[in-house]
Amino acid sequence: MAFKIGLLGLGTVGQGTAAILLDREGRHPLLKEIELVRVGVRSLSKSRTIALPENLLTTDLEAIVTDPEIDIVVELIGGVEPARSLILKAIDHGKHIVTANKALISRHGAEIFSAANQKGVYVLLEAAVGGGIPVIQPMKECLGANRINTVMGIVNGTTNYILTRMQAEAANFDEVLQQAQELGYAEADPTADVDGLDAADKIAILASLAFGERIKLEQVYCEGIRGISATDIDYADRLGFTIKLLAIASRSLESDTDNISVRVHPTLVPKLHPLASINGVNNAIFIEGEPIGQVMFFGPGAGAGPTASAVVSDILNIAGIITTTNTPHGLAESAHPLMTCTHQHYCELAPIEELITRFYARFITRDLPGVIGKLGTCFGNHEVSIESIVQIDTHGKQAEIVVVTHDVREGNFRAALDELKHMDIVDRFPSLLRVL
Ligand SMILES: NC(=O)c1ccc[n+]([C@@H]2O[C@H](COP(=O)([O-])OP(=O)(O)OC[C@H]3O[C@@H](n4cnc5c(N)ncnc54)[C@H](OP(=O)(O)O)[C@@H]3O)[C@@H](O)[C@H]2O)c1
Ligand SMILES: N[C@@H](CCO)C(=O)O
Ligand code: NA
Repeated sequence: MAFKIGLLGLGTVGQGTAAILLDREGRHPLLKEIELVRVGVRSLSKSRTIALPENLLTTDLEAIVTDPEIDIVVELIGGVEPARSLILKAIDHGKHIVTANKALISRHGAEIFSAANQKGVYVLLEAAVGGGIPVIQPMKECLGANRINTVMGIVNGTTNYILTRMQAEAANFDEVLQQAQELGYAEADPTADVDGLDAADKIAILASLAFGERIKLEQVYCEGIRGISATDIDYADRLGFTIKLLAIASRSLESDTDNISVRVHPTLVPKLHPLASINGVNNAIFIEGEPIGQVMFFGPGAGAGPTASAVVSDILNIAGIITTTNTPHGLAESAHPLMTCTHQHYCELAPIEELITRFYARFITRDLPGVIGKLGTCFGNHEVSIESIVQIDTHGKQAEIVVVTHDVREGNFRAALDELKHMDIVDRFPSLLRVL
């Protein structure tokens, strides 16, 4: 065997990866050159769905990342520590890295890639975004000729599953979340998925690839789906939209300096847009570039098999390059320029107030003559142009009014809302959502 793999983690994705590496028949012939030699876990006694050859399992992960025999370390334990320290140590020992860890790369990518570049090793992460969907390598290689203006997508399967069920069954968030947890789609602590943090990690990685600059995760605007109600899903549907949690990175080339915006929030997507029809746990990433125009990558964004498919393709890519460049296994002397990360600078992201977008807002007001006129005047005073305004329902002495704006500056829209908050005709505005 030519290439020796040390696997860190034998959970969902680790077991899927081991299953492919131990069952090579009918797959790419290069897999026959790849051998799984060590697997690091926390507990030796835990029952696994996969039967490994004897003596592969260990709890000594340090021994794996420093083992001189191992060429590629595959990190599938997740989280920041000890994953970060183990990866840095593996790089220091000349190992190439394959990881699915978006939380780690979005926070410590600069440190990890700098160490890898210095050492001349590869760090590949196809599984970190979109699970099994090929998107990272295609962005680096197949779309390399393009100026990319927008990358946006549905990059979190759990929230897409919840929104799809809410849409299909007119159900509320809390009941669907509970069912998603019972079915094992949503984690016991669903915060990272439901509050958009997982999607923020992923869009930070995609934005960095699209625009060739490093992204400060703390500048990524992030809003989750806890506030989405069955009422808004119903109104959105009547107005021709589907509500999706979108992760969006866009660059405006019109201003003198690049204006880059990276954000995650629930969005009203027109039903005819390709992202509107992505349902259940599936993911899709939609890219606009010049000259290609629009492309979309679609498929399973999570799960043992799909995610392992991406992990093993990264292992094959590294093995393929090392085979053809004829360098000693641990150290590529001249790194393949389409497989490395050479970003040096952090870009400043535009604050959310500067975003130009359409809005959907639902107001509960007093049911009196002239209310719609007053809303319209207040918006007009703040240069917010209204596309449609409808009174959909009345409850006793209160009216429910839904407004959809044209493209407006978010700061102006919020200033109008601040003013409306203090008017006695407006009781409250339970929902405020952006429209694609
Ligand atoms: N699950 C998915 O569908 C999916 C999709 C895309 C990306 N990812 C990413 O893939 C990575 C792995 O996810 P997963 O779902 O496979 O996680 P998981 O099922 O929780 O598995 C984690 C594995 O890591 C081991 N581990 C954790 N901490 C350890 C430590 N301190 N020392 C030794 N071993 C440790 C665990 O050992 P024990 O088994 O002994 O407890 C377990 O085998 C994460 O970065 C995740 O974000 C997952
Ligand atoms: N929790 C993630 C797993 C894949 O990264 C999701 O629901 O999409
Ligand atoms: Na992927």
